[in-house]
Amino acid sequence: MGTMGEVWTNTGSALASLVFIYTIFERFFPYSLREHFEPLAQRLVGLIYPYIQIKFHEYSGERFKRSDVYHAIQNYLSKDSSSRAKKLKANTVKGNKSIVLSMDDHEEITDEFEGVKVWWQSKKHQSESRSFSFYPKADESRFYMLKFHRRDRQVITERYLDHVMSEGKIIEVKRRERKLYSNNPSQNWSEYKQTKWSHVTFEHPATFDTLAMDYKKKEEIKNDLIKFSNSKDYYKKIGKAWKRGYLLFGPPGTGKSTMIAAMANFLEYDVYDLELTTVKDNTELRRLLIETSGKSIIVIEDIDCSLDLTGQRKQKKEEEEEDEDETSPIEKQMKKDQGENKGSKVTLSGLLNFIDGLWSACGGERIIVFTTNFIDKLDPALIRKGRMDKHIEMSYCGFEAFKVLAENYLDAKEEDDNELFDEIKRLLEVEEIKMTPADVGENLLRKSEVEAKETCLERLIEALKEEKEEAKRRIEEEEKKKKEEEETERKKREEKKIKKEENE
Ligand SMILES: Nc1ncnc2c1ncn2[C@@H]1O[C@H](COP(=O)(O)OP(=O)(O)OP(=O)(O)O)[C@@H](O)[C@H]1O
Ligand SMILES: [Mg+2]
Repeated sequence: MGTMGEVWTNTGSALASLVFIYTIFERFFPYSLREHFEPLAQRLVGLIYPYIQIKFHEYSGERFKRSDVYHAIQNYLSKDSSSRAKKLKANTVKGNKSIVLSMDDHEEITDEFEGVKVWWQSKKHQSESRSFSFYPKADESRFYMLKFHRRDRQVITERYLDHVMSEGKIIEVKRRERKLYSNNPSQNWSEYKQTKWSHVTFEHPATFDTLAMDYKKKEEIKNDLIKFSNSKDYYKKIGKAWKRGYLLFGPPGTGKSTMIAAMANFLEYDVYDLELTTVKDNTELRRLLIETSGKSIIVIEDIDCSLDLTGQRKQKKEEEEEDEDETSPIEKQMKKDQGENKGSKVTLSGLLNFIDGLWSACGGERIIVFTTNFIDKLDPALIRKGRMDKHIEMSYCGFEAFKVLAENYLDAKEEDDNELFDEIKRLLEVEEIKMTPADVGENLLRKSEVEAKETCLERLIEALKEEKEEAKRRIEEEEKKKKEEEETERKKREEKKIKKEENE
């Protein structure tokens, strides 16, 4: 005990002498000499204290903008600090779907990178100024302090900080609330605010697991998406803008829109639903594109109905066919839609420019998706490979797709309901009955909570059989109609011939 007491006494007197020397130094050393002495002193401290410190302030610059670097560090550290730091702080950051836990002021955690140990501290700096400020944060500024050994300087400055930034950004993207945007008509655009797109939170629950389609095809699309989202460097290397075009085509109710939602959920991208009919001209289209952010899917649904994109060529064709009767209700509807779109002057070349012009490269990775019910109606220039990189056909429900729906809707598996499944397989594969996944889903949906799954499956079998009868009837009717048309055509031709002969 005696020795301990001695140590304390010695330390105390050493400290007292240090303070005394410092006071003398302050008082009697001339200012000009002190200026020379201080760097020397710092170098001396550097010799004894081998650590380097870097500060990252929360607010930097003149405009009191929250620093992106600070934000990224906060996200990066929140991953570890929630499990290691003893005092935590809960923040709700705007646009985030969940609470972010970060370490509280004056907490310290350690991190390791390539075998190098670093210390992170969250600190608060209280300014002594008493002046009034509009910005409460100006007086109380927070910062992160990174401490590391000076022998690790190269690792930290060359690699670790980049690693923290990129990891932090990835965590932020994962945490953020995703959005579904739709474009506003241009008369509502304001010069000062960003009003070209309005948004709601994107909450579509569809995923690739719930999407009914061929397993192989599904995996292929998933792999394609993963490859795309990881290929930043590759796209840079080959000198292409980082974007990919998908064309989804197939009859209504086969899951085109559902597929887009599944893609967005899979990649955690935002969705921009572009309504072309409200876009006045090509310039507006470009301005809309510029305001989309990276990590997004830009969707143009029913591209064949949106605009008369085939332009001149189509008009000529129509003139040729002018005197032909248009009996198909779809064509009539399309004409009507196009008639309504006279106000929009977006042209095919404008849209092509939108997809792969110079502007399309700004702002990070993007996926462009077109959907259509009639692929033959689109201009080949619009859908050629390279522009629309991948064409995906969404077709009628096959047995594979049915199994996914049965499991999702009823928790029914092939092993449990062997006979019913066999019958459905026969109807879909042997009899080749065509039914959309939307209709299959509708039949499988439990009508009451207590309805047994067998009842639902039997209902589907009935519906499939009915569909078969219906299809047969449709074919017969079509044939009858065709014959009638041929007959009237023949009669017309004969009448013309007779008239001609009479005239002669
Ligand atoms: N392949 C599928 N997997 C799972 N559900 C599907 C599938 N296809 C359709 N559905 C269901 O049917 C409904 C309609 O599908 P969806 O809107 O995706 O069809 P669509 O192909 O976009 O049709 P449209 O051409 O009319 O826009 C959805 O609510 C979805 O639940
Ligand atoms: Mg759709």
